Amino acid sequence: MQPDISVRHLNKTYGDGFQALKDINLEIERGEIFALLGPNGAGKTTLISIICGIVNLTSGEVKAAGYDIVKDYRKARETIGLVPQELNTDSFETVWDAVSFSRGLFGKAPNPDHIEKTLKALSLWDKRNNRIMSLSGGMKRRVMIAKALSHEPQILFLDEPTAGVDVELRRDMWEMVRKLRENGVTIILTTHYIEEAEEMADRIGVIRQGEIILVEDKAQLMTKLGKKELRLQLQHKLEQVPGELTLEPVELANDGWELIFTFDSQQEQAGVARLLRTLGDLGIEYRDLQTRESSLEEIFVGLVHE
Ligand SMILES: Nc1ncnc2c1ncn2[C@@H]1O[C@H](COP(=O)(O)OP(=O)(O)OP(=O)(O)O)[C@@H](O)[C@H]1O
Repeated sequence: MQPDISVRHLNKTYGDGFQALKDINLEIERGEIFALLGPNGAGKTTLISIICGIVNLTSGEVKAAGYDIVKDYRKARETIGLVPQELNTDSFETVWDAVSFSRGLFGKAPNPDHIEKTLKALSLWDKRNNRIMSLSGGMKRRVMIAKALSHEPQILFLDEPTAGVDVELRRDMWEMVRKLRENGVTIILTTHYIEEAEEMADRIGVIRQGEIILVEDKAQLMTKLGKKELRLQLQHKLEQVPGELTLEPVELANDGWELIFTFDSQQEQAGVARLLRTLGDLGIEYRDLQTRESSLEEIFVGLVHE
């Protein structure tokens, strides 16, 4: 099956000569949740805006649901729903009218059943006759999503979907995104909340200074780049790491009362067994031990600051 999004050798240089994207290559499959991560100014919004036809590309080729976004602009655009970062909804219109109007913009025939279903899924049904300007920030964000879904897009872009929303709404939105995916919608999100990517994404792409530096299955990324840590609380304080352990990735902490062993998640557990055996041989006893895995956040910070 062809990918839902295909980006080949994409470059973008803005009018002032700034090169925001450098030879981007990316394929996103139907029905996946893809999280695009990167520090401020990395080029996330530029990339999304190009795929959505809001910003012109300089060179390269982009297809959405098989349609070239330049040669077949209208068809490509019809397959995409975009929830932008900014809430531009200060509107006298009612929720119902705004969402129905958005559908009309894509030349689709009215479909009150679809609008009703969308508003209900986003808990906006009770507010359908309210003016948008009278809604809370979180509700306005839901309206933005309803508008983006009004024309039944195959692909949904969420640019910082949960910026500034409370924990409850964030959870609701995650739930909703999962349901959309179950219905076969392809979802691309950018986020500064790494926790969000960790929770939701099937695959993760990291962009830094206009270049994609990594695209990886989330679970594999966590194993490949993640570190595990074993902490042992000792019965007796150590003055220094015993000579037998100096070649191991071991350090003392907590004034000699704690031994920390760090190892790659993908390494088999042999290192831990060896360490514990050596401790036994040396008569070093411990009261307690814990293991911990690095979070996606730690991996991400390591990647973008390399
Ligand atoms: N219209 C423009 N003209 C010139 N440079 C621009 C323009 N729009 C964006 N840029 C520059 O391109 C780079 C990428 O910006 P972009 O908004 O795509 O980043 P981002 O990854 O979305 O950042 P953020 O996380 O802050 O939203 C930045 O250095 C930005 O200053």
